[in-house]
Amino acid sequence: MSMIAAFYNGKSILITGATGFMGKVLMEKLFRTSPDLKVIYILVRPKAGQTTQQRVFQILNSKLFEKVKEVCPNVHEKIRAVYADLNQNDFAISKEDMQELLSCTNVVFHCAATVRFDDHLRHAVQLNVTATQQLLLMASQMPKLEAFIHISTAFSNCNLTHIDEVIYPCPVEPKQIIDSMEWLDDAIIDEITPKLIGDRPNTYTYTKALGEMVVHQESGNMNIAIIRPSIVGATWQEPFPGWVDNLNGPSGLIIAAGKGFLRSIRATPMAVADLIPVDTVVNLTLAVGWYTAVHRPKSTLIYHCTSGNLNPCNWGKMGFQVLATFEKVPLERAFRRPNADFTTNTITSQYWNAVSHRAPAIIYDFYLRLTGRKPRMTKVMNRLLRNVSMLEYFVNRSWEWSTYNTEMLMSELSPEDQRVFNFDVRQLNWLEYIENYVLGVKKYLLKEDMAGIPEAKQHLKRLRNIHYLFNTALFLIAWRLLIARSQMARNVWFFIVSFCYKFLSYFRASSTLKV
Ligand SMILES: CCCCCCCCCCCCCCCCCCCCCC(=O)SCCNC(=O)CCNC(=O)[C@H](O)C(C)(C)COP(=O)(O)OP(=O)(O)OC[C@H]1O[C@@H](n2cnc3c(N)ncnc32)[C@H](O)[C@@H]1OP(=O)(O)O
Ligand SMILES: NC(=O)C1=CN([C@@H]2O[C@H](COP(=O)(O)OP(=O)(O)OC[C@H]3O[C@@H](n4cnc5c(N)ncnc54)[C@H](OP(=O)(O)O)[C@@H]3O)[C@@H](O)[C@H]2O)C=CC1
Repeated sequence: MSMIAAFYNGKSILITGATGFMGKVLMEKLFRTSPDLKVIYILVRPKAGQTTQQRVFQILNSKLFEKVKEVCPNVHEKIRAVYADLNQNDFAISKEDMQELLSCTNVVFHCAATVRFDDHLRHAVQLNVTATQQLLLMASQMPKLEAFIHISTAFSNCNLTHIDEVIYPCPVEPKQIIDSMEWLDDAIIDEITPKLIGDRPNTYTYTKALGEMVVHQESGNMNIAIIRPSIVGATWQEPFPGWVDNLNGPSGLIIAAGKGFLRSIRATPMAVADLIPVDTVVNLTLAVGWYTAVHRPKSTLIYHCTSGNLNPCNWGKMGFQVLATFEKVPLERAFRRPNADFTTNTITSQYWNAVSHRAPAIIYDFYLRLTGRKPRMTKVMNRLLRNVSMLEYFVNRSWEWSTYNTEMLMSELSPEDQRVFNFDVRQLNWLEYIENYVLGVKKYLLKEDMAGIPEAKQHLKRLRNIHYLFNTALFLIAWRLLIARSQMARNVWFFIVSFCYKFLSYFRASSTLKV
């Protein structure tokens, strides 16, 4: 039997961020491989009109958990949703719940975070730094704690090009930042944010780096490990390929490309696309939890969960495969035919933004107005282009992450564990993975029916015809305007017309002779 799976049986596990993308896959795998675990406590807040219980019910009844229900039919009894808001003092957890968490928890997985790149520094610090500090304080009062696993990001030090599995200190201590957020007003925070984040692109990467420092400083005598995944994508194999349920990372752009909204991007085709499937991250996380608890390394180990140095893929290859998949399996009701132009030049990129993105949106809004409907495409397009510009930093650079600890861990696993908790990204076939990713986006994220593919293909044919018709009309109008104004254009026009006339006359004459 798998040693890792056996380790989690009988354990009480606390997960933050369990309602998120990674948290759900982590829970699913735990229940599936260790159905005899004692309980999983999850810290959940009510959201979008749903109570914490309703949210858990929805997760357990989703497609992702179908296999779990076969292996662990009493999964509902083994999950304990604890009302908590990580933005509040003591997470607003009730005294009784807190008592239970402190006295029972064996392993903590800290996944919760704000992953928005444009979050206000105050909010990003609260969630990614202060909440981490508070959770560590809680963990230090857990007598049965065996391991605390913190999920960070491989991009916490994206200001460097070569990144080792070590903590890189930030110039200002996290404690000072936490304190200053309490008394500085928003206007001053806005002013100092660019100075604080320095050469990092956003508040997300900066606060995740601060979060790592906090973990390092507050680790005390706990067994702690940090995992740094790169760009987390849809599942590779488990529980089934291509599962994804949010728009973060490439998923949003894949939809924008498939729907024909986004046809060109400022990206370096040869830059490494350091994607990592979410099930690979989860397998590594569970293996690290086991290793940290059982082998108790002397210091906090950091594990890079990246693909670039072991099995690199680049953005060009990814874009090509995304388009190839959309040829076979298009999305429904596309705005335009999908296309993927990568350009590294800012001026070219602005040109394509104007011609290929903004102009069609304006024309479509004009059409909506004419037909008595509310124009909306320009607004959608502006928002999309703003969002894309925030991701550009990551698609125009390559990073090198060392993976000594991750490789060491792989060699420590038994063959059975290497199979059940596979995080060897060298076995990943990118073309197959990307194809499944695109299909997953269509099925699980957009909830489109595969039966609609013929209609979607028909729709793309209509769009192609409209495109040809539109281009021909545009050319004729431009030409007509030109010959009305320029003698040279008129001469060229007469030359072409008389040439065509002579050509046709010659053919008519020769066919008459043959008869
Ligand atoms: C020619 C083209 C060809 C293409 C070809 C094919 C592709 C190949 C190329 C691929 C290149 C890939 C590059 C990836 C680089 C990633 C690097 C990551 C590195 C770091 C990794 C990490 O370590 S970090 C985790 C990742 N972190 C994010 O990746 C957050 C980003 N993102 C935000 O920072 C905010 O998103 C941002 C953007 C501010 C917008 O902000 P925004 O305000 O404009 O828009 P919102 O997000 O609020 O939402 C707008 C509407 O989407 C709804 N919605 C929002 N999120 C939702 C969710 N999760 N699930 C369901 N629905 C969601 C929402 O409900 C709104 O709906 P409604 O309008 O109806 O209310
Ligand atoms: N996705 C990616 O590409 C990458 C992610 N990571 C890291 O992995 C971890 C998980 O990311 P991912 O699953 O993608 O992120 P998601 O945004 O999908 O999930 C974030 C989780 O945090 C919870 N959360 C946020 N704010 C609060 C709050 N105030 N109180 C309680 N819970 C809260 C969310 O709960 P709710 O559902 O209520 O909003 C959600 O469960 C993060 O630490 C992230 O930094 C690292 C590298 C890449």
